[in-house]
This record gives sequence, structure tokens and C-alpha cells, in this order.
Amino acid sequence: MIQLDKVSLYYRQDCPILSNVTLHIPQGSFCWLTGPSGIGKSTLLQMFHLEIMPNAGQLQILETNIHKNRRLTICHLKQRIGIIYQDFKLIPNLSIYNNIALPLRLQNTDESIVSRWTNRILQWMNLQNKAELYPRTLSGGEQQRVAIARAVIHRPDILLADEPTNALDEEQVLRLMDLFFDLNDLGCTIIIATHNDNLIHQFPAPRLKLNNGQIRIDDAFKT
Ligand SMILES: Nc1ncnc2c1ncn2[C@@H]1O[C@H](COP(=O)(O)OP(=O)(O)OP(=O)(O)O)[C@@H](O)[C@H]1O
Repeated sequence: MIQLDKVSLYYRQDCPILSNVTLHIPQGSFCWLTGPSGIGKSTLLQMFHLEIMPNAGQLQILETNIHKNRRLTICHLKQRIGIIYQDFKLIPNLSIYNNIALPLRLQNTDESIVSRWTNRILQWMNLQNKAELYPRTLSGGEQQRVAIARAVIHRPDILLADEPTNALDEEQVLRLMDLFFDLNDLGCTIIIATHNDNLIHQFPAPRLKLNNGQIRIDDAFKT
């Protein structure tokens, strides 16, 4: 779950991304995040991923008030959240295998499980032949699939995706949406920022519309 109470968020105070916003996203929700280019969707996802903190108000992620908790708790909390960045943010000096395995290793997962899960998702993403390569040698679509694999491998409780289908072909988009819905069925909260209206029409779900520092929900969450 994600709870905002009177949250304000800005880089420049005269140009707020959020202005005194109260919002509750129940655990297990699936929603789209939309809004004009440059309005702050990526920044909002980064706040949900606890990379940046609100300038005012209270933020709760997975029942944890992030203002009242120590650094270590925040680090543990972040491990329960997966994020797919718009520009992928793969680690250039790690192989594809090691990029994908990273979230499991940060959780001190046994190497036999790391190997089993990483190889399974490499196969699923059709990247098994790229495991030993480095990100710079992959196509945009391949890098995007690595970013997706890294975000979901540790079965996060929240998955944040910033334009996750941009570099994919139509068949890959459908497989990816299947993966997102499977995760959602397991209780994962999923928020996908997109400009792709076709995708939204194809997969109707509540939409968080970000504009002028406010978030409007255009359909109720299932509870
Ligand atoms: N680190 C930063 N420091 C200062 N300003 C920033 C920073 N990152 C983003 N911005 C500004 O904040 C605003 C929101 O950017 P953001 O990338 O969150 O928008 P967006 O809605 O995701 O855009 P798009 O749909 O084009 O990806 C933009 O005006 C951007 O220039």
C-alpha cells in the first residue's frame, strides 16, 4: 500500500509536482499513471521508491511511515519494491546475469536460488544467450527486458514501471502485461507510467492522472 497525507513534492517550490496531495493506493492495486510530458511521473515513481523524500506531508509505504524510521528500515523497505526506469539504469560494469541477480544478492539469497531464479527469468525473457554480455552491447529492447527482469526477480510487493513497453515489440508487450497481471494476482501493487493510450484501452484499470500538482483518480480501486 501507498499512503500520502498532505504531501508536497518539488524541485522548485514555484513549480510543484505534488501540492498538498492525500491519496491511498491499496495493496494489490493495479493502476496506470498518466499526465503530460514533464509533469513529474518519473519523479513521483522515484518518491514511491524512496529515492527522494516529500518536501512536506507524510508518506507511508507498505505500512511503514518513512519519516519515523531509521535508514536501515528504509533500505529493507526499498528491497521490497521493484522499479523499471525509463532509461533502464543497468549497471554498465556488471554482466546481464549479474545485473538481474543483484536484487536477490542484496537480500543475501542463497547462490543456488540466485542461479535457479536468474536462469529461469533469462529464459523467460529470451535472453539466455546474452547472460555473459554487458549492457552496452544489447539492443534497446533487450536492455528493457533486462531492466524488467531485474525489477521482478525478487517478487516485490510493489512494482513501479516507467514506460516499460517503449522498446518492446507487440508480442513482447502482451507477454509483459501477462507477467504484470500474474504478479498482481500474487498481491503485488503495480503502478505503470505511460503515454500509451492504446495500452490503457487494451488493459483498463484505474488511472492516476497527474497534473498541476494534483492526482485525480478516474476510476475507483478494487478493494
Ligand atoms: N533531478 C532533477 N532536478 C531538478 N529538476 C528535475 C530533476 N529531475 C526532473 N526534473 C524536472 O522535474 C519535472 C518533472 O520531470 P519528470 O521526469 O518527473 O516528468 P515526467 O512526467 O516523467 O516526464 P516524461 O513523461 O517526459 O517522462 C521536469 O520539469 C524535469 O525537468
